[in-house]
Amino acid sequence: MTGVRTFTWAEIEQSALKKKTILDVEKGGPAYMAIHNKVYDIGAGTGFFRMHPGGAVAISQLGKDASGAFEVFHTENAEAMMSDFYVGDLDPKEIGKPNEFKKDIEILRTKLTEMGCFESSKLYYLYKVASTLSICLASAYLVINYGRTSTLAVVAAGLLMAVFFQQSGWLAHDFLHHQVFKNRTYNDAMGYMIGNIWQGFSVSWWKDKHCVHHSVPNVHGEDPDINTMPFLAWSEHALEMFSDFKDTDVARFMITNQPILFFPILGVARMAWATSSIRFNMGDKVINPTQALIEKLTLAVHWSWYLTLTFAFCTPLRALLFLFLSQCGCGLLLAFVFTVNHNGMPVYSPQEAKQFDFYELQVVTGRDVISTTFSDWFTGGLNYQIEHHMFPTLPRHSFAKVQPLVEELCKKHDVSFHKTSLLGGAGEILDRLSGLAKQAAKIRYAAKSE
Ligand code: HEM
Repeated sequence: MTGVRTFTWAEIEQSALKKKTILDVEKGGPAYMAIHNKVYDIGAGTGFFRMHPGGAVAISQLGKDASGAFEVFHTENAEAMMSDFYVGDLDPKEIGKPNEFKKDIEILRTKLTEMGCFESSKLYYLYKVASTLSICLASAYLVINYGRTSTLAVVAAGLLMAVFFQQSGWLAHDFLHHQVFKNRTYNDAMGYMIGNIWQGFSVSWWKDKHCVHHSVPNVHGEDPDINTMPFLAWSEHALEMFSDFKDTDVARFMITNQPILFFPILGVARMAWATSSIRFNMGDKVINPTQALIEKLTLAVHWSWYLTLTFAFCTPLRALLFLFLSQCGCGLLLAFVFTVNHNGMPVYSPQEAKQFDFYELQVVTGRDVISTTFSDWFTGGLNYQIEHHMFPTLPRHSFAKVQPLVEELCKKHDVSFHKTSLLGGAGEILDRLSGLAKQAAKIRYAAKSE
């Protein structure tokens, strides 16, 4: 074909250098990625980020083959818009052999569509919304009626509120991955109600962080979910910066004691995320002005109902007890599930991650937790973490049908598929933390040893 420019991987990779934020990309010339052997420029002057509903997450795929990430997040609607950013083809000499595992996953996707697995049961989600809300109402009932008279009732109310926040998190997650409605606006609207108003976590903040995690799970320096230094180290890569810490640095204390500090750290996670949600919306990260206003209003509604309930109906000490139990309890319940999903599994540098196709990376970095009535409910279906990463828009109630098919494909292609119990997962996490803590204790402050 004449007139079509061809690109080498070196050119594509080169265009991505030093582009970590929208600002870097918009002032830094072309920024390429390849999707199905075609090359797209989302760099300066293309206006990509003004139109992209997925926001900045596409930056995680710059300089790479973004085919897998594109497949899991998009509909035909997005394909129609791709021509606006198309600039040429991948040089035929640089096109590698098709990945057989990926090909089988694409066949599986078609099969699942035919089986109706992507069709959500509205009745199931109605039940989940109603049952989750009833936990909040039970908590509010106890606070309103016994907040001034019974400490035991306040303890029960605080724990119920923690569970309500956790379960709201899973439900908002389902809507915001567009598992429930075909119309994306309905999903987003439910996301604002459950995520912002019920739970106090911002939709835009969450999408920004969570979709990047999906694109580059357990890739050191790229996946925000393992960027927990200087509080917890999940890999030898994270320890690389350890020789910079002095004996007196808090970070040295935290990492060398991380197996003991792990659960207390989880306890503060909800407060950290709620604060990040507010800070994210104070800046200029949400480009669309209507969305920015909705974010602020809905977060304000959350804090208004929650603080009114706490302080209008409880004695001051019981109010503090309620706050403590609901905030720290939720932190533990939410963050424990997040850690079981991926932590203690292999972590790769960006260079090492290149050995894997997008779908392989999702499998080898994820951990499934064996399904029981309790684990399905407690983790909000995220115990099927591997299947969720392969097909983020798959409704929660389809996972049990899909898991054996994914497991079989992994076996066929010799891709390591890991499944264990909740306790087994916790044990693996603590093993990893304590192994790294021991390594950290041996690393000496570089300046001291000179
Ligand atoms: C030329 C390339 C791209 C175009 C034209 C494009 C366009 C779109 C469009 C139109 C949507 C709305 C949903 C839909 O209609 O399917 C969307 C959503 C999304 N895109 Fe992209 N996209 C591109 C590349 C990427 C890449 C490389 C990523 C990296 C992970 C990405 C991540 C997302 C995410 C996470 C969403 C979902 C956001 C949400 O619904 O909340 N996109 N994109």
